[in-house]
Amino acid sequence: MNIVELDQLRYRWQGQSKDILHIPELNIAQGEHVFLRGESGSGKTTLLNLLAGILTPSDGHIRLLEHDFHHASSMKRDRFRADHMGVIFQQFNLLPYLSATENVTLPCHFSARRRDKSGDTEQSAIQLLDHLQLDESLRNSMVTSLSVGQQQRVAVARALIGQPEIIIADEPTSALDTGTRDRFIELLFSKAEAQKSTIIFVSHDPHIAEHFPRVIELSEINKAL
Ligand SMILES: Nc1ncnc2c1ncn2[C@@H]1O[C@H](COP(=O)(O)OP(=O)(O)OP(=O)(O)O)[C@@H](O)[C@H]1O
Repeated sequence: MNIVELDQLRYRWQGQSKDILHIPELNIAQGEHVFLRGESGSGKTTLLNLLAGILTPSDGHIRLLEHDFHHASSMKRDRFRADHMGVIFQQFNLLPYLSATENVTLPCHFSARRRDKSGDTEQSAIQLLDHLQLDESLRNSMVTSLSVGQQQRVAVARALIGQPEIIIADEPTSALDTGTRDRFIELLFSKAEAQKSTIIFVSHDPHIAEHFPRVIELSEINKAL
């Protein structure tokens, strides 16, 4: 099954005279690990935001899990994202006044589906943080007291909880040293494989691309430029 299908997708920022994206076709199958590469300013984050339903296409279709979002309301898109997507942004977007574990369980408060799939949400959060090698003593720490690498593990555990079908990651490794970065990718892959999640990963780092079975060059699929 295709998890993502784009058909004649176009996106133009308001006030601009031309499209930043025109992707005639793109299919991503369930369980694929895809690395999206492209020059700075080429539209990678814009594409991720379209996939996440944060932006809506100027034209064309986005189908996710065989749902068409052509006329979907922002509420429906938000609901879909909460139920089916784990998103890791560059700045992690963790809530500073919550502990590591509380940040991880957050998606389960917004999605009954993910709550049901995770079972005991706190146990599930602890298990994920353990697998991502966050020291036990840090589970109840406020995320502001964690290092960038530790915050990143929290962000990844939060994206994975409740087994969402799609994981979207935008430059999540930019603040990491090489060893931590490679371990991070291994952990992300092994967890995503265990729960059959599809990964769509954006980075500038060419070393990370080597870990991915499928690399998409945005300039090759984007006919807008
Ligand atoms: N909110 C916005 N309003 C108008 N134009 C925008 C907005 N956000 C991004 N753009 C423009 O869209 C283009 C693509 O930006 P985008 O952030 O998607 O690129 P990117 O490939 O992710 O870049 P980078 O690798 O530097 O993060 C850029 O020319 C940018 O100026």
